[in-house]
Amino acid sequence: MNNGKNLKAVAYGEVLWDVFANEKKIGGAPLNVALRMKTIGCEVAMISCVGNDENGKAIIDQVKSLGLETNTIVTSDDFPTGLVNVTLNDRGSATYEIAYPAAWDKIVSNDQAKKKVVEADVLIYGSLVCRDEVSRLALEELLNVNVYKVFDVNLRKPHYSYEMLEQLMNAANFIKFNDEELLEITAAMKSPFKSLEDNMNLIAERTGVTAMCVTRGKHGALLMWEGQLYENGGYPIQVADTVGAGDSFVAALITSLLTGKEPQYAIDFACAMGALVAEAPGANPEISYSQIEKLMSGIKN
Ligand SMILES: OC[C@H]1O[C@](O)(CO)[C@@H](O)[C@@H]1O
Repeated sequence: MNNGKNLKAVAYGEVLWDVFANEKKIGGAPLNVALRMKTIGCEVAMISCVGNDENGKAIIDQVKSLGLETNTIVTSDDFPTGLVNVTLNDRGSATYEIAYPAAWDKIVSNDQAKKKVVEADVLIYGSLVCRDEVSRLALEELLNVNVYKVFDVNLRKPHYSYEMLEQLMNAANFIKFNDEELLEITAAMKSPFKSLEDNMNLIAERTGVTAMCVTRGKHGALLMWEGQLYENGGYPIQVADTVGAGDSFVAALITSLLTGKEPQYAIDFACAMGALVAEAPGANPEISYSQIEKLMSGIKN
């Protein structure tokens, strides 16, 4: 797949092991976004921190072998590599128990990381990494760089506050929510509105960010882009688990939009990517371009 046309991306935040009932898989929302952008043809660097332990070495090895730049993933002697217990319900919907403190809570920005962001076309960050002041302050510094910024909301209870979310939204050029996240955040803003569209407009008014998308599970997604609203109604699939589906969705969407694809194509492509990830176990299954095309054109396997 080469939709990315060498778009240069940097993802900032958690890298960790998702521990499922019978296996563990690499994860962390920003890492999942980064890995998917890489498979779509972008040049991607990850800024994070792992522990000086077997789990940390295994993450670096795997991430490197998948083609990401790992020079900006530093190693901590004081904190362990991140671990998350993932529990799936009978519909494949995940709950996360996220160990604290982890090495990725203690990311310190350095010159190398800053240089990467300065040279990048896009910086992707989420909210979970801001649960600890150390990683939050390092992100704040990087958000001062003049680069296109994508905030992938990713609410993971109890690791966020509305005050923090507001700051992260205000700093962004583009925001990605799922429907529950949008309604939770706008309820906290005392929104009088019920529909996703009205609440997207409210976010735009309050934050000044006019580019955003909202995923709706099996009902696809909405995209607000350059003053217009685009919609995809979802693709019929059997969910294995929803872990990382939103992360791959945002990777596909942002790559398409920033390389000049039509917004309708971008949201269709992203919904197909998200659906295919939900259909396979874990956050980072291999997805081919022909699988996406088939789904987009309604051809059954
Ligand atoms: O980042 C927090 C959690 O969210 C996920 O990225 C899924 O979106 C998991 O891989 C990770 O454990």
